[in-house]
Amino acid sequence: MVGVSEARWTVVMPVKRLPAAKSRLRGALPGVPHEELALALAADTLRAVRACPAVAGVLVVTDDPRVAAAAGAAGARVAADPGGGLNAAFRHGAAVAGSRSAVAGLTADLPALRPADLAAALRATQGVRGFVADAPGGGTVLLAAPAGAPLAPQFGPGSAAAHAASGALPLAGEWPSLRRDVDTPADLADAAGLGVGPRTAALLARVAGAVRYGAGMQGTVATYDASTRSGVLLLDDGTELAFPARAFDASGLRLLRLGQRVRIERDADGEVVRVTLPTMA
Ligand SMILES: Nc1nc2c(ncn2[C@@H]2O[C@H](COP(=O)(O)OP(=O)(O)OP(=O)(O)O)[C@@H](O)[C@H]2O)c(=O)[nH]1
Ligand SMILES: C=C(OP(=O)(O)O)C(=O)O
Repeated sequence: MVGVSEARWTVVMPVKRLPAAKSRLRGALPGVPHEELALALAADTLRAVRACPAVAGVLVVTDDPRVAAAAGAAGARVAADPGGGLNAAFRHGAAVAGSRSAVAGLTADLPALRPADLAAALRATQGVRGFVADAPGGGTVLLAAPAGAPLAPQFGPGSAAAHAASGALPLAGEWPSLRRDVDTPADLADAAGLGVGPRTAALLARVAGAVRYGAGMQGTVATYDASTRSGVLLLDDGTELAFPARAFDASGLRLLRLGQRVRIERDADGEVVRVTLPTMA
């Protein structure tokens, strides 16, 4: 049980402008706009931080209007990005938080983060400046400084070694959900295995749905009513699937014959949006 006195950390979370953010992830989720993915990663990170009992407040440092709106809606304060890169953003956030606050700088790409892992890592600082390396070990996901001590962030390539060299204590817990930052598609798959927050999960489900129900699916026409332009398809796995008039209208066909082989396009909700001949583009 965490006492009220433990809820004393201000978490500073910088988020890059979405069009430029998470560039190594561009195209990771086919059909999902990149900015949606970058926003979902930050929103799920923020959600877990807000749910952490050790956290008194969150300060998101960003120039992105969508991130700022989402952060405000989630109960975080927002500070404008001062420019000058990630460490400048962390320093600015720490300055806004003020020297009377214990400040934890956290990257915003931790969609699998569990509040308990963050709470345990913050507890492990034991009043000294400390950091948590990312899963590969070379980077940093969390840098925490007690009230009155400068955060002195040195994020960037090789930041774990830089933080250790600066005198910060390497915090040695497992905390897999905290260490799992998402920079690449492989990291995203790894995070999915740990279990991601709802925004990222929804995007993963959208892609899974598109793959499952994608343009490759075929079946035959079981019933077709020319007066309503709707009917039922028999899928190759034996299941039946109704299609509405608009799915037929989208095909450009004049009629369907019973037993005719068709290609089926469905949306992520499984709704048939288009029925075409297998030979049609
Ligand atoms: N406010 C702010 N946040 C930043 C800046 N640079 C990086 N960040 C954030 O810092 C965190 C860690 O940065 P990276 O993992 O390098 O993320 P990134 O720069 O968005 O991703 P890549 O383009 O793939 O390098 C992410 O949450 C970024 O949104 C910056 O200049 N300003
Ligand atoms: C900025 C950093 O993140 P990444 O290595 O994920 O880009 C860092 O680890 O210091």
